[in-house]
Amino acid sequence: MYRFLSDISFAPDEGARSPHVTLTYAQSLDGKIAGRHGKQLILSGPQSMTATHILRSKHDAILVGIGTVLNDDPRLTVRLNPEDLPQGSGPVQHPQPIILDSTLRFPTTAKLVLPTSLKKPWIFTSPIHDFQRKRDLEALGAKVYVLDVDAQGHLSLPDLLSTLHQLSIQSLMVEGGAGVISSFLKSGLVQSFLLTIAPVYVGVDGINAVDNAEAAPVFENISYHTLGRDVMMVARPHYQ
Ligand SMILES: NC(=O)C1=CN([C@@H]2O[C@H](COP(=O)(O)OP(=O)(O)OC[C@H]3O[C@@H](n4cnc5c(N)ncnc54)[C@H](OP(=O)(O)O)[C@@H]3O)[C@@H](O)[C@H]2O)C=CC1
Ligand SMILES: Nc1nc(O)c(N)c(N[C@@H]2O[C@H](COP(=O)(O)O)[C@@H](O)[C@H]2O)n1
Repeated sequence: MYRFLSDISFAPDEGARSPHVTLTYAQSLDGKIAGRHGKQLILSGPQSMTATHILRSKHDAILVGIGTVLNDDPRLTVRLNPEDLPQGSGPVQHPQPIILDSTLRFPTTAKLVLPTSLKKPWIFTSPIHDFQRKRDLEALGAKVYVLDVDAQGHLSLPDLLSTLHQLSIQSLMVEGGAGVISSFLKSGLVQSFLLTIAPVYVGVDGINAVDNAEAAPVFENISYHTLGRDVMMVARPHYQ
């Protein structure tokens, strides 16, 4: 069922000075990724959730925005049954968690910085951040990196990718949430797009995956894969 994931290369282009970027998330039929006020929803069924964890295992790093950390308190680890591990993949590799957080709102109580967390996060922030929070997070094992901000006041994604390249990250899986999905979709920096579509309606109060689609790409090399009750769309974004 998951063989199509092995056919995708998540390696960077030859000579590239940034990692391969994969954007992947789960949405409802009405394009929502969460419920009212951002309520976390398990949209993916068991099979597509397994596909998501296989994808996590195939990437060096996994990225979410601070909104997702504050809302979901995610672990961002790989959790797979042994029979679902890709053949010949060896022991599970957990991706390096990466967070975009321009002022350091990251809570010192988050699961990602618990003593038991498998890989402590790398948190990317702006020059204007909470310096005491930086010291507190570093004491818990997190690494904090400073990036410039772009014209919208967001952390610069090209600078992020070039820093990740210097840190030997070759593949980056971007999971969300809405703000981060929108930024990456418009950035022209995504090479692989894998969208889980769950057969449910969330309703108008839910959180849209994308704020506006004006600068969104068109898609090429599209395929659809049935995973239990869900469909996973796999495509390559093309920016005109
Ligand atoms: N269904 C799914 O697959 C998924 C659903 N979700 C859901 O998404 C929701 C969270 O979405 P949202 O609140 O938008 O939060 P995000 O996780 O997208 O974080 C957005 C925040 O990240 C910071 N940020 C820094 N740099 C950038 C940048 N370049 N582009 C975008 N953001 C940047 C900003 O905060 P600051 O200015 O403070 O830096 C921004 O407000 C939750 O409800 C969660 O459950 C999340 C992941 C997957
Ligand atoms: N693939 C997918 N399907 C859903 O239905 C989801 N709600 C998500 N959410 C993402 O997974 C994170 C939680 O990860 P952990 O289980 O804690 O490792 C959550 O924060 C979203 O990024 N994904």
